[in-house]
Amino acid sequence: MSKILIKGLSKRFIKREKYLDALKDIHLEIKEGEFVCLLGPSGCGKSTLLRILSQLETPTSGTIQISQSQKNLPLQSMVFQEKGVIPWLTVEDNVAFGLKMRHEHPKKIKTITKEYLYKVGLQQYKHLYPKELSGGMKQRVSIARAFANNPEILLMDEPFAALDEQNKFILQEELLSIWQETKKTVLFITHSIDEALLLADRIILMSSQPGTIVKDIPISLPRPRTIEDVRSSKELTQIFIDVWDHLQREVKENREHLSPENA
Ligand SMILES: Nc1ncnc2c1ncn2[C@@H]1O[C@H](COP(=O)(O)OP(=O)(O)OP(=O)(O)O)[C@@H](O)[C@H]1O
Repeated sequence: MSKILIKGLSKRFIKREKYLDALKDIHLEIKEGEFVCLLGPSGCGKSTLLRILSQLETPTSGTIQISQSQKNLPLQSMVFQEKGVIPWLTVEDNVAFGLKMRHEHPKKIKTITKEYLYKVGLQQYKHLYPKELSGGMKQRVSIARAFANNPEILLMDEPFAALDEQNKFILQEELLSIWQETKKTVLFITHSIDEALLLADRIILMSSQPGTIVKDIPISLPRPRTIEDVRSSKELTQIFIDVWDHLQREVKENREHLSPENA
């Protein structure tokens, strides 16, 4: 069953009195419970696509459909690279935020908040404020809040990009473990091929501007996966090389296109 259905989606911005085609004719179907990573060169429209799905932006043409399983659930929750936590709320109140906004019963809010604080290992820090937390802890709060909100789909825009390698691995594993328990549909933007290989059921590879989908790559490595599994798989090594080649080519072509002779 398709959870997200995108048909013929294009987005045109007007930038300094010129048209900028950010996305062109995107067709994408994502099934219930799938973990899909969007990978593409900088500026290819990945964030724009997520912003359209989260209704922060409207498409110029085409349609999107997110199938609603329960009437009272939010359609989506977003997790950003940074600034995803509310600075004047404690860790606990940040996690509970979406549930409170929906006026859920206080007992239910308490139970769910406790459950997700536990899942991300922040129970003993629940009374702290974001300024007292490390970058990794802040991202844990964002992830806990997004899942606690129980949205139909989760949209993640490079949530681990600002973290050091070690923290990144730990959070990737935590995210996978929560996702495997909840089986939420996730659309996740990353610049890291390794991250996409570790997390995704499918990698959607995009071209440079205007962003189009050039490849839909299934990742069949069994779960649970570790970064060691990713590194030692011949099949994934080949996918890594193919994706890397594509990204290098796109960046090079884009640079030539933007060179002074072509300006
Ligand atoms: N509100 C806007 N007005 C005008 N142009 C915009 C707007 N939002 C995005 N753009 C342009 O659309 C293009 C796609 O931007 P977007 O942020 O979606 O790319 P991206 O693939 O997420 O980039 P990155 O990987 O660098 O984060 C860029 O050229 C950007 O400058």
